[in-house]
Amino acid sequence: MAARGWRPLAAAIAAARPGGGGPGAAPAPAPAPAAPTAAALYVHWPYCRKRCSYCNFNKYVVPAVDEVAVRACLVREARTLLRLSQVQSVTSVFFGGGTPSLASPSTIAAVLEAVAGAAHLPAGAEVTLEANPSSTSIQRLAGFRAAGVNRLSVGVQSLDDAELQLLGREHTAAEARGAVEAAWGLFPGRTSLDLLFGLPGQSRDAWAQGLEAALGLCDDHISLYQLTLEQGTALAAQVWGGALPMPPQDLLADMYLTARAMLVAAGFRHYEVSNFARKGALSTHNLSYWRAEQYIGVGPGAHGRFVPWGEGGCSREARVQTLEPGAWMREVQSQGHGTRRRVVLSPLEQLEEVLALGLRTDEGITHERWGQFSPHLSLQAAFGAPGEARALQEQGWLVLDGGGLRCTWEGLALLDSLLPDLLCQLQHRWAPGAAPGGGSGAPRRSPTGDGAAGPSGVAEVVSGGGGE
Ligand SMILES: C[S@@+](CC[C@H](N)C(=O)[O-])C[C@H]1O[C@@H](n2cnc3c(N)ncnc32)[C@H](O)[C@@H]1O
Ligand SMILES: C[S@@+](CC[C@H](N)C(=O)[O-])C[C@H]1O[C@@H](n2cnc3c(N)ncnc32)[C@H](O)[C@@H]1O
Ligand code: SF4
Repeated sequence: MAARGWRPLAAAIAAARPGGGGPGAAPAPAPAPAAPTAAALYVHWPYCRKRCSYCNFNKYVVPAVDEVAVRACLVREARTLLRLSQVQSVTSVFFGGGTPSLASPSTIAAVLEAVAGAAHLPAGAEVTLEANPSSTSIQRLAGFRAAGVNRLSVGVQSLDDAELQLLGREHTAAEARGAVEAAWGLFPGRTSLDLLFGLPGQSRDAWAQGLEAALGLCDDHISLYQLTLEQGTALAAQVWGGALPMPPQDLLADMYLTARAMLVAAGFRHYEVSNFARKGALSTHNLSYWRAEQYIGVGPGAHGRFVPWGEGGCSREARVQTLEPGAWMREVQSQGHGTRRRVVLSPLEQLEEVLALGLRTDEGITHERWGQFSPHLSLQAAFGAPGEARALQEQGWLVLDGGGLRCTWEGLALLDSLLPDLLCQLQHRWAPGAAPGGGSGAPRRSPTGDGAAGPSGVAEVVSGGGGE
């Protein structure tokens, strides 16, 4: 199953769209926009000390970071985007990267103060910071806690030194253990571990032993990501050049199913394809993505989804900030924000996101949430009549009932191969008679694969604009 890191949309959306065209095909009017209220807020710290062999996230290794200037730009952009969105309450904040644990606690504090000054930031709101084991001294972590961070996501990746070396990580297994223990002491019940599986040459037993070791350390949240080979990375070059073997698909599926069985036996809830939580320690920030709530993206390359009420907008937009930190800073300094791309999402595109993201969770999509995005076509009308979705229900992979639409336990492991059919059916119900084809073809029933993708082919309306 797709167990990759964060991505705005599943590839299946683009793959399954007949003729590539949602925009213009939808006959129904856009749903009436709701009043501006709440949003999650993501902050991207784009710098790392070293480039890991597998990573193609938006990160930069530079000799020196002008932290005073970056801080000022993050603060300014957060204020601008909060004003443009007219968001009154920020439900969670997530500092991701890159390596945000390399930022000073004073930078984190300054951003949080700016957010709290521009909107209501409730006292108990989840504030996560991603930390690499090589920048997690107790002193630093205590500084982050004093700044307002109350959840730590530690990038452990592996507890095997040879694997860590292959991944090009800066830390050893012993350092990762030390980092988790330090995190545990300061963020009890709110420390999460990221682990990678499906590494070149990794056996099922080696993976299971690594996970067992991680469980001994783990607090109440764990994320498992299947390693994706990314174009332009050193690891992909080695594998594609024949120097390293990747595990076959059936072994990857076995690793995933083994891991979830171990975690569930240890008392974890499998609440999202890649995420497991105990004692209710679900990540509210990440849940807001999967529930298709509003979120604001601050910092180089950050993504957002919100209605820009403050600029007179009344439709949900997908936004991406300028990737390169130097260019982003110049834009923030001159116009208050570095938004590079703004796309108004059509009603169908919004529903595709609701479907593809919502089905990643064990709660699925409630009738109420669907209705907020689709007042005219109910879940029942879209997926209850004979068709692909009904067939998936009969096969035991999908449930549509009084609660809404969700995957069964078996279906969650197969989501990537179910989605193309569901998206295709949604498109046909939305616009009966729209051009057929372009869908998934024969469904793949593989419990591995990758749902990662960039934003789908949505219509670009304008770049930049909306400054201070
Ligand atoms: C892969 S997820 C890991 C989450 C972690 N397992 C947890 O439970 O908190 C986090 C990464 O996704 C990316 N990310 C998350 N939200 C983003 C957004 N709004 N815009 C851009 N990147 C984002 C960032 O690279 C971030 O480091
Ligand atoms: C972009 S990193 C940022 C956090 C931090 N710098 C770190 O490395 O731990 C967020 C998570 O994305 C996941 N990730 C990055 N590249 C990946 C890849 N090629 N395949 C699968 N997961 C990946 C890793 O598990 C990592 O913990
Ligand atoms: S530390 Fe994290 S963001 Fe930086 S290169 Fe490694 S995986 Fe990518």
